[in-house]
Amino acid sequence: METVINVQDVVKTYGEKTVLDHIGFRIPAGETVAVVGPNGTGKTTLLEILMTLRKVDSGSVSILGKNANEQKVVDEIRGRIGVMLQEGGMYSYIKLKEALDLFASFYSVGQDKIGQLVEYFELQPYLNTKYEKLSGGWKQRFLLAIAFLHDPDLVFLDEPTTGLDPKATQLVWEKIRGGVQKTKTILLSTHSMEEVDKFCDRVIVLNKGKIAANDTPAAIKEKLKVDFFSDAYFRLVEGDDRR
Ligand SMILES: Nc1ncnc2c1ncn2[C@@H]1O[C@H](COP(=O)(O)OP(=O)(O)OP(=O)(O)O)[C@@H](O)[C@H]1O
Repeated sequence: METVINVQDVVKTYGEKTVLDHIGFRIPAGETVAVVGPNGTGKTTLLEILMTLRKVDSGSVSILGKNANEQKVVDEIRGRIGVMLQEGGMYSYIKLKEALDLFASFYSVGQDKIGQLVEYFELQPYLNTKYEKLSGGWKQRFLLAIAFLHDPDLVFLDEPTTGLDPKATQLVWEKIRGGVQKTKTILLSTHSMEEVDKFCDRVIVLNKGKIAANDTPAAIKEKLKVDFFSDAYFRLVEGDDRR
């Protein structure tokens, strides 16, 4: 199967602090992959490296078959990835329809594609609503729609369900895993081990700069002989000082 992300021997430091310490992994096309780990362990740093927003100190990063260390291919990679903005990253006063048109213009996306997304994400009743007036669940659903707007091959979601109630969480996951997204590769960070277990094909557990595990949640549970992924997680990050 095609490898969408290939990370080899990557090191990333901030001053004296080594955040990623010789890490490597591959992600095949079509998987939904969670990156988990204690606060401050480098999940966002790793995602930002893979989005081509940060450079590594050493090692190689290949995204969609392109070497992300080469500045000349960065724009090409960025055109094929989607990023879900954080809640505060959207203009408060913009109406949903205006925002969809604005982001569509950046990528030369037509009205037909906007129409498909509006239907899939069920945004129709809110098209004339200002972003700030939406509930947390609808904000997330809308930001998810924007991430998928230009039909990217690879989509990054940084904590897509943080702060949502169980029903809103379920709805966001239905949209992530359902219909139009089936063929895409999705990389997300989360603190919800329940969601990893329920919805993700693969999980990468980061701890103290290293990859503590990289497998399906079921395989990790089986190996550690536990019933719940949260128990596996605590075993894998045990000894962490919870900064
Ligand atoms: N630009 C920066 N300059 C210096 N240190 C940084 C910078 N960005 C992040 N760090 C540090 O690197 C470490 C990893 O941060 P990062 O945000 O990647 O962790 P995280 O796993 O995403 O955390 P959280 O779960 O809290 O979101 C932290 O100790 C953080 O303080």
